[in-house]
Formats: sequence, structure tokens, C-alpha cells
Amino acid sequence: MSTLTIENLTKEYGDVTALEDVSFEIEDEFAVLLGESGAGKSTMLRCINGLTEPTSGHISLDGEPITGSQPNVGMIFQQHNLVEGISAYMNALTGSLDRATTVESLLQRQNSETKRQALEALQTVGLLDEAHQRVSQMSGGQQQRVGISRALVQDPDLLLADEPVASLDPSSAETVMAYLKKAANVHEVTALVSLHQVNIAAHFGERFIGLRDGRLLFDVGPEELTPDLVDDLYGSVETVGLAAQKRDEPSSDVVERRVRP
Ligand SMILES: Nc1ncnc2c1ncn2[C@@H]1O[C@H](COP(=O)(O)OP(=O)(O)OP(=O)(O)O)[C@@H](O)[C@H]1O
Repeated sequence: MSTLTIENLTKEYGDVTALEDVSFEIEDEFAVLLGESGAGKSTMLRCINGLTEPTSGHISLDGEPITGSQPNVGMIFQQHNLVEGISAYMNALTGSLDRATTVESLLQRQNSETKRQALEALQTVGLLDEAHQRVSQMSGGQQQRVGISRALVQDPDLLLADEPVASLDPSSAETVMAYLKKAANVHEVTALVSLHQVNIAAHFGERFIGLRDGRLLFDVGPEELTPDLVDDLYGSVETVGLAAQKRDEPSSDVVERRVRP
């Protein structure tokens, strides 16, 4: 487990301020980054994993500054970025690649420990029986689970996911999120997952970071994620259940909410 510390993070793209003076800390948690399209979620994740350089501010993992690409930070993308023509197992193995190495050279030199890790990671996401299936023949949800297994093989201290279920139907989205949370628990890794579906976030999140127009709007635990806060974030979005949904029991604060036309 690890502690991610974001201090006064600002990112400007020319005239656009994507993040402005954002600070928060997550420690040993499955945290969710919430916000409307354009709020700055992807920019935040890209700054943390070194794909984008912050304009100012500091990011550290267990007190060590993060700059540039980080082998100890695993990333799961919305468009999972898998190699579709090869098997789930081979894709999982690529998690052990350093970024400069080609898939072909990787396959020549995997040691048995890495192979064991790849199979274990596929087992964690419920795909051991499909290990030798080509990714191109898998469903979107299964492909995203392969993406999770690949990130696990990287043996990260921090797991990031950028809208990992945005392109999936609601049932597949729930399944993938359940495996993602299980993966974080089994590997005891701190996770930060950006989502726009509040009900899914409320179901799985242990902590909620809300961004609006690049600024931190809230940083709360499950009991504090109220419908009013979500309204502040999304304006016209209505949300089902929130805190009560996590406990799978009815509650007086359950508020039925829907996206208004
Ligand atoms: N490479 C870039 N160049 C210029 N502007 C950018 C770039 N990347 C993001 N932006 C701008 O920064 C702001 C934040 O974008 P970002 O993608 O981080 O938001 P987001 O919350 O992830 O939204 P989405 O869910 O739509 O991806 C937006 O105004 C966006 O247009």
C-alpha cells in the first residue's frame, strides 16, 4: 500500500487551465476521481503517471517525488491499448515490459516468475480459462479485464484507471469495476480511478475526489458523498442511493435521481 500526495497541482495547456492548485492525499484506498467532461480528470491522471508534465505543483508517492514515466505506476485506459492479435496471456505478459522494449523481444526472454505473475493476474480478473484466447475475440468487458491484468503484472505501487468502464454497458461496467477493486485489494495497491457514472462510483469507491473546472470541489469519504455535493459537481445529474447503495440496505437518505432531459 502507498500514499499518493498531490500538492498545489496546476496544469495549463496554452490558455486553457486544465488543473488549478489542486491538493489531496490518498492512502491505502480505492479512490474515485469524479467530474464532468473537461473537469480535468484525465489531465490529473496523466500528470501522475508522467504522460504530461505539470505546470507547477508536486506529486509524490510515499514521499518520493514523481517526475516522468513511472514503472511503479500502473495505468488502465478506457481504450485498453491491448495488442488485439495476440492472446490475453501474452498481453498480460507485456505488463512486465519496460516501455522501450518490443513485444517480440519480450516473448523471448520472459522468466518463469513473470509467466506465473501473468497467470495469477489473469486469475485475479477471472480470465484464467481464457488465457490463450485472442483479445480480438473477447468482449469489451473481458478486454478491459485483460488490461487490468497487464497493469497488475507491472507490480505497481499505485494503480490508475482513466474512465475504465466508459464504453461498457452497465452490467459489464459493474463486473469490470468489481474485478478492478478486487485486483487492488488482492495486490494491496492504492488506486485512483476516474469515472463519470456516480452510481458506480458510489458502489465501489472508498474515497471521492471531485473536480470542477480544474479545481478541487470536494475530497470526501462514502458517508459524506451527498446528493447535494454531486449536484454541485454535475448540476442537472441525479444519482441513485449514494451512501446507502454501498451498504446494500435501504436508508432514509436514499434519493432517487436520474439524468434530467
Ligand atoms: N493536450 C491538450 N491540449 C489542450 N487542451 C487540453 C489538452 N488536454 C486537455 N485539454 C483541456 O483541458 C481541460 C481538461 O481536460 P481533461 O481531458 O483533463 O478533462 P476530463 O475531466 O478528463 O474530461 P473527459 O472525461 O472528457 O476526458 C479541457 O478543457 C480540455 O479541453
